[in-house]
Amino acid sequence: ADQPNVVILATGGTIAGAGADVTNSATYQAAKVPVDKLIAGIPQLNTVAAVRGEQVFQIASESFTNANLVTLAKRVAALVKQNDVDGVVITHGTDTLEETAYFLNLVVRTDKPIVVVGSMRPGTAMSADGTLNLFNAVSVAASKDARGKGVLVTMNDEINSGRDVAKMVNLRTEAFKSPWGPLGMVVEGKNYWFRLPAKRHTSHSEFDIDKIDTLPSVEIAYGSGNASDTAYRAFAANGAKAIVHAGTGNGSVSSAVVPSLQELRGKGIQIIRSSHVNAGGFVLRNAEQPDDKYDWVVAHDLNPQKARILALVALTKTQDSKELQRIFWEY
Ligand SMILES: NC(=O)C[C@H](N)C(=O)O
Repeated sequence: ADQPNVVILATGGTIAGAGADVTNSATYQAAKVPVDKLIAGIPQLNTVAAVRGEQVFQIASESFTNANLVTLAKRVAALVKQNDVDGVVITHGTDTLEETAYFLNLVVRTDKPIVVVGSMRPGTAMSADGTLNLFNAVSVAASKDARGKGVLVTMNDEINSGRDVAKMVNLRTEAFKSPWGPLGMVVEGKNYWFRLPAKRHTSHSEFDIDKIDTLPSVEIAYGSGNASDTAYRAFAANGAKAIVHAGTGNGSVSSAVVPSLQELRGKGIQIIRSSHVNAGGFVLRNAEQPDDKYDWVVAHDLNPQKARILALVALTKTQDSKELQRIFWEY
């Protein structure tokens, strides 16, 4: 009776996937198995928490929308306000798991553990990783020492910050890495911590999902050699409020693209310089481009997809580029 209560919110993904054969580790359908079946498959969850499940969505995470983010975050925020909920676990596809984890980290005001988890192999495969990942997630969500550390991600025995972690490798179970390293590990139901997040999150955030109902359109355009301005202009024409430049190197921008970005900024669209090189560096302001002069924002160490998430949230509060930049330094 004095067991912690953990609610598992299921959204789909490979952790709820099913393949035709046990040898299908990579060929399968995501988002097939309902949450009650996932829970019933791991009776040992009862040793760490009293668990119950809710099926919020049943989708592959590459199809997650802004509306899905808002719906999920509102449900998490409502649950953590309940006295009979000690922690929340979200099962999620791995493709956009890092985006949802960061979104929740920004907008859910709580100290209670929120843990996002997925798997690389479907439950039907040999050496499926979802069972242990989910057991670890519930065990972390049930523990008092996981409080106040922001949204967490448990994959491959590691505990990562939902802000930092990204899917950096596909096909392998060792898929998720933080450029700045994991916060700790979870082994046999016990947490071992090694560092703490340095950025604002959850209960220390100025954002609150209870006050957010819709999110603006923020798009990402990719930098490479021979780059053109077509995508940037098309996004702007279709109502993007901010464009994240997934730049080369230190967020550098091709001379064929720079004039268009200046023009779009003049029309009120925020230009956010990120990089598709993001394994432990960060985009330096006024280095590759004169951001002060152009009134652009740099994404700090956030990869383009995480920069999109922070821009979505920040733009619900401010349209000022200086404020936006402050937010990118702080979160
Ligand atoms: N491993 C996975 O979960 C991949 C899947 N495409 C998803 O994100 O839903």
